[in-house]
Amino acid sequence: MSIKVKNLTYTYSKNTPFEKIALNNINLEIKSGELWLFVGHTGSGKSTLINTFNGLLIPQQGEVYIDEESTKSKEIKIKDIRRKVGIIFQYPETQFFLPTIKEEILYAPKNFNVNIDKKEISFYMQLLSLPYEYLERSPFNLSGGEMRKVAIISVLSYKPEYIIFDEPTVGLDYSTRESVFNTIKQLNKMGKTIILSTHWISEFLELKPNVLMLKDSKEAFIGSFDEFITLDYNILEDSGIILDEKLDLYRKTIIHKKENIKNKILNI
Ligand SMILES: Nc1ncnc2c1ncn2[C@@H]1O[C@H](COP(=O)(O)OP(=O)(O)OP(=O)(O)O)[C@@H](O)[C@H]1O
Repeated sequence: MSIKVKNLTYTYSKNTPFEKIALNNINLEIKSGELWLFVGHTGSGKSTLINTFNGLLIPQQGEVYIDEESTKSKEIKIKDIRRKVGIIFQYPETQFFLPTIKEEILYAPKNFNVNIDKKEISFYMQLLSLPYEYLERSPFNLSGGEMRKVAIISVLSYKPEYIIFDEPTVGLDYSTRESVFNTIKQLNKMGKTIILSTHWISEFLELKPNVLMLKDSKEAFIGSFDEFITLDYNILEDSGIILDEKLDLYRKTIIHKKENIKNKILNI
């Protein structure tokens, strides 16, 4: 089970004066159970790539395979891809349209024919620290952070195999951000495949995620977290990540360890 990207190129407004290559020959494989961080400056192509994973965008060149089936295949139903690949878009709360939180949460499972029981809803609400009593409330009368949490639950509720978070913490305060990141970590520990586009990567170093860095629509780096974090400072700056104290200390420790090993080898 995997998402495979082969020689993917995506161009907006192709053959018009506004033509823009947003992805240029991307290759990638995301295996079941993995955690991936997508980093890169604004406009580098992260959202475009994410939107090809559930058939929202179909590549003009190259392929995206979801569990070995190309999103271009005539046999594949877009609804089946959407069921498998759940995306939490930026500002997902703008898509609310039902009168109660309960109805918002149950809408997608009904649409995709997925069963969800009270216990599971309660589990997700607890995970995101939302009181169960909120279910009967209107989603429009919540704080911005609470709305974001409801929007996240309304994707988790249909149990997609792959869960993609496209900058899920934009505009949130520190404590809501922590709550969202803890939920993401918990879901990955439970075996869920997670792809997360974010600038806040220090939160995830314990989980040893994989990192894809995009720059000017191209892959600038693909590899392990430790390889990524030991790249030169100017490359890290180019990736748009927030290099906080914790992350910088971790970086220095890894570099120090690598140098020690090199010295030991030289002394043999
Ligand atoms: N609908 C569109 N039509 C034309 N160009 C677009 C469209 N959407 C995105 N682009 C352009 O494609 C490039 C990649 O955009 P994309 O949104 O994928 O980047 P991003 O890395 O996700 O940025 P951000 O972090 O700001 O969301 C940018 O130059 C952007 O202006």
